[in-house]
Amino acid sequence: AAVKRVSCPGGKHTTTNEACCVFFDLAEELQNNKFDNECSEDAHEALRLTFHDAIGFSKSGGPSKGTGADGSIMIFNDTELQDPANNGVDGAIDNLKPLLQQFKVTAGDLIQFAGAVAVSNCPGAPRLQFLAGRPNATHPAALGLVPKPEDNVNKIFARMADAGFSPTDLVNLLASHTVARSDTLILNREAVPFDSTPFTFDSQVFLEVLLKGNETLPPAAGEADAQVPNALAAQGEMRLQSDFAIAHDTQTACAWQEMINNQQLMMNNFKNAMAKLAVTGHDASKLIDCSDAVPIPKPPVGKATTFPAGTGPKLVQQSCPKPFPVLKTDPGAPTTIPECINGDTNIDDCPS
Ligand code: HEM
Ligand SMILES: [Ca+2]
Ligand SMILES: [Mn+2]
Repeated sequence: AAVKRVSCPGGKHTTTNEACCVFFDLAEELQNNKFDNECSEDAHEALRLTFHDAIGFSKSGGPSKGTGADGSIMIFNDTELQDPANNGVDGAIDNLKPLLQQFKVTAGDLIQFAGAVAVSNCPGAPRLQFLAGRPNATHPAALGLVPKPEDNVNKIFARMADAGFSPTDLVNLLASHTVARSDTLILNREAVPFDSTPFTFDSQVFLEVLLKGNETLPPAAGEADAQVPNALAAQGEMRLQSDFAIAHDTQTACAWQEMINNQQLMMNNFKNAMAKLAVTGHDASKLIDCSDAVPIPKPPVGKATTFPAGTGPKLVQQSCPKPFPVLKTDPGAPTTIPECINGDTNIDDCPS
């Protein structure tokens, strides 16, 4: 049977529930004025914020420790940003919080919706589900609930389990690190990428985290040594200690390896895991499906996963006992990882 549709004010959109109309307008504002319709720095940071809000939830500690994807990190930012694990999320909050004055949406809905719109700009990303209707948080999440890269991997798994996520769920969520760069961990540097294609939602990150290196980048003042030697450090890449540990743990090594050169699997896994993350602390059956307000993502670039120039199969540190995928190596000398979407290698020259 056909679902009854309603027309939104202005007549540009029809949708299944009038409560969804505001999200079409919000998507337009986010795309035009926050993300520039691109897999931009602000888009990356909006995607990260979905996790840092949602993970403020504890089955063992109860609701007083946090109510999940509830906007608490935006409403009570003065408190939650005291957690060093939230270093760097201030940018996304400053960027997005003014939208609460402009659109009748809750902070929890804004954060999860912005993340879905943001990642749609990254070629190869799945179209994420978006359900609307999260009530506003009434109190901040407890400090200490957000995993840090220097945490022991078992501590990370335990924290994720306490929020409802399996080790495999975590691997699936970490597909996000394919469009990720650190602004806080490395001395005097911003936008240090976790893979060679930080503007593309591809599986390079799952390969590159496995490549043995002997160079690390110096940690920023006051930061723990949160990275391990990286084969592409000379090109400016880093790998988080946590990503490295998760890539090699017996519980997760095969889920990690399986993602390599498997765009469709990565998209499906990420979509399902994000659907779960986005409703942390909520009864999804009480929310309204407004997924049709999420833009259709840019298609994958269609390039197979490859060993970046200067690397190759000999550098693979393999922990999954299954055969490693056979991949080509990019020809030529090692190349610099672009700092801008247009391919420019100097962040100061990025068009904005
Ligand atoms: C064990 C769990 C995780 C740890 C320890 C971790 C740690 C980090 C760290 C340290 C950064 C760099 C921040 C900076 O210096 O600017 C980062 C970036 C990022 N993380 Fe995670 N992360 C985890 C899980 C996740 C999950 C589940 C998501 C899913 C949404 C996510 C999405 C991102 C994104 C998109 C960025 C890039 C932000 C940017 O480029 O500005 N992370 N993560
Ligand atoms: Ca990538
Ligand atoms: Mn950043």
